[in-house]
Amino acid sequence: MNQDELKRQAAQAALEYLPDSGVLGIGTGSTVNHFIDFLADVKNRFEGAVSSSEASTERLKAIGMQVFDLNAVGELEIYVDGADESNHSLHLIKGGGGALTREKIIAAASKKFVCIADESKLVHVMGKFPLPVEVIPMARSYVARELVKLGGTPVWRENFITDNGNIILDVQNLEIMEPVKLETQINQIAGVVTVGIFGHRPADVLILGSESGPKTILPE
Ligand SMILES: O=C[C@H](O)[C@H](O)[C@H](O)COP(=O)(O)O
Repeated sequence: MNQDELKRQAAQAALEYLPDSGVLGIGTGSTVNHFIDFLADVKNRFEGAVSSSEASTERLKAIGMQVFDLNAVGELEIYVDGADESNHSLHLIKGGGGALTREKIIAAASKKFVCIADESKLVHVMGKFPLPVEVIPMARSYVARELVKLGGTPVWRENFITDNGNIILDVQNLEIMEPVKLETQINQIAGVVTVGIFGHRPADVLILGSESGPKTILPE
């Protein structure tokens, strides 16, 4: 199976975590796109969804789901989203598609975060995938210098603007031994909107597509 087929397998396996009704939190990316395709068959059970990106909103509307503003709904029962890397504590790196800020907000506002990915995303130490950091445009150079002090090599994701009108620095060469601590440190840099480490709010369940079928991983 290729990587996309494994993503699709994980997306399908996540259907069993869905509640009977209510509003769903929906993330962003190629794995979530498969999940939205599967949602089309069961969408009538739900009032609608809250979406973490303009791209997912468009797809949800295309299958006929209503998309709500997060401010209009209470705490969400479930949030389903992909990841760029996960460690065994289900701390994640997210933001490869640039949607990290809205993703972090919806994950925080949800009771259960079900993460879906292909099995290559599970690692012992995160950091091989460059860490996305969303930054206010005028702070780009300052934040980059601060990230160098933390041991990383920030690279400006050129020609990319987030849904919130900001830029992304992708930080290479990090070996993230203490994800929660690094998340706090990067959050404290003036001009940082969001760092793509999901350490304070990890996933609750990780479903991995694999050659032998979907694997469910719970935090160690
Ligand atoms: O900003 C994008 C998100 O964090 C995605 O969930 C992440 O990049 C994984 O994407 P994909 O499902 O395409 O591998």
